[in-house]
Amino acid sequence: MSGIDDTSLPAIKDVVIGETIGQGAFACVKNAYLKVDPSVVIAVKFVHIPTCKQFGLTEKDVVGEIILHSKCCNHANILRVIDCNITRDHLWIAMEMADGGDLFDKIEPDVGVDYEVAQFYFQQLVNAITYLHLECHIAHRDIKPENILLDKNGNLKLADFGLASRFKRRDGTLRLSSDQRGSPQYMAPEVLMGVKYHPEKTDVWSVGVLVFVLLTGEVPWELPIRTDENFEEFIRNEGNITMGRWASIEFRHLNLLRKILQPDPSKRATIQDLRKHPWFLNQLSFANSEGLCSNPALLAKKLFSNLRVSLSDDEYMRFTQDPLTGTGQSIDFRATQPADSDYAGLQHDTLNLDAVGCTQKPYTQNTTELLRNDLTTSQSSRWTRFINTDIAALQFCHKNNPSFASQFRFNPIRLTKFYSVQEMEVILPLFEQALRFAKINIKPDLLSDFLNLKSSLGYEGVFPLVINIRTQDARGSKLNGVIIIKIVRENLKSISFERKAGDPLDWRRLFKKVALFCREVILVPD
Ligand SMILES: Nc1ncnc2c1ncn2[C@@H]1O[C@H](COP(=O)(O)OP(=O)(O)OP(=O)(O)O)[C@@H](O)[C@H]1O
Repeated sequence: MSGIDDTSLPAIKDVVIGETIGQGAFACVKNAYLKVDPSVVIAVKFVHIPTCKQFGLTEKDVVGEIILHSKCCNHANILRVIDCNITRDHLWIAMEMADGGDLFDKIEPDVGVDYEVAQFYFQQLVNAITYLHLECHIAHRDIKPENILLDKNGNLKLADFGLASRFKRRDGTLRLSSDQRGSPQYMAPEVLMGVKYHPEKTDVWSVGVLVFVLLTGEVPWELPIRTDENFEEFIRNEGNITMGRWASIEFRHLNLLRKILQPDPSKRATIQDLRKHPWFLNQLSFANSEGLCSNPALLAKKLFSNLRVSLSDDEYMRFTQDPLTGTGQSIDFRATQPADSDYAGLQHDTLNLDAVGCTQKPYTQNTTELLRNDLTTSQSSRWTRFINTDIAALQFCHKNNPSFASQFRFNPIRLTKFYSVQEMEVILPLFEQALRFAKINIKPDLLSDFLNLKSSLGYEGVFPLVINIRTQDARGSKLNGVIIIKIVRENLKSISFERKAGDPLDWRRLFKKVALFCREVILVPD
């Protein structure tokens, strides 16, 4: 969110606003609690209306989304809206807190999640959509991992009703849609055909794409049109495809995807059909009869077990040596040369001192205690023990790490993060090389910018530091975010990659590549 600082946010009666837990293009999200009962923690989203207007959205659009959302959130798998109000510059929305963070953050690119986890989220999503379609007569129209949050037990919470629409009138007649809004990779083919379509049927299609993403860690195609070669191949083979992106999907799972990813909406499975499919009916060991998680530790273990960042020599060689040219000058991250608009610049985070990622500490109750009491051990081993409690750090070495298993629980911690005890003079030039290698322009020089800031603000005063990233992914779509560097304690720094816009899988791919390039400065748990 641009152009505002925390001091301009409206006060909310009886609510104490806390730290930033997330940021979108038009809004920031803060945690908060009730004055009368501090144990009641909620999330408050502050939508900045002037920014929305700059992007062509009217106040009516913004308010309409919340009205619709609040009318259909009486379901365990839909994020609950508690209250909302509008001030001159902001719309604030108090919501239930999704303590488990974002689903997209937990999908390993090109690997996906454990198939039982995929099945669990499929079942919960089908339950949420059944309620939306059959009881509320509302189609969501933007189902994708970025719009799915998790609660503290790992249950799915469908969010973001910005494109939702009522598809049934009071008299029972159906209302068709004709606009082409949505996320191209998750859109049904009929949306792009310029014809009127049934929005509830497009939700079912998006569920199919989402299941594919959960199972494989990549999207099946960029656009569901015949000029997209992956989509064309899928259509040519009438869905009987076992090559390329489809190769890792087991036969029994393909059956479900074929029923859903049926280009002809009249032949596509309906939500009622999905409820009869074995994928929906199969009772999972970590779910109760209502489909809610009954064993969060087991679900978290399954979900986190696929997340890993390899810093091995093999991976490093694969990354730095282009097999085609042997020049070591190319990576597969993006297909195009940097555009003038792409850049990575460094700045002191003056507006947003508690920005997300900066405040995210390892998720443990007793780390401070641990540090205070442990003065006998060397500083570096204290730091390694400290980060041993953070699942984000453990993804670098979890195979042989016994404490990894004990950290399996849902929390909102960003998983695109690492720690370092190196000096900034060592970290920044490496970052610069890594970002250049990923074909992202650096403007201006990161280290000299840091040194200038340091001479005016002093070393301590420089942090949190933010490196803005504005680039494109392999398909030429925008990919924006920030790298936030913060001193956690003494010389221990957390370096967190926060996506603001673009494909979350590509954001994690970028994170992994920068991490690999900077592997010598990353502090890895014991
Ligand atoms: N109720 C909530 N509980 C916990 N975290 C939340 C909640 N709502 C949002 N967040 C966090 O805030 C981030 C930004 O939320 P927001 O709804 O503004 O994002 P977005 O949908 O990515 O933005 P955009 O509107 O630009 O698409 C989310 O990715 C999530 O991490």
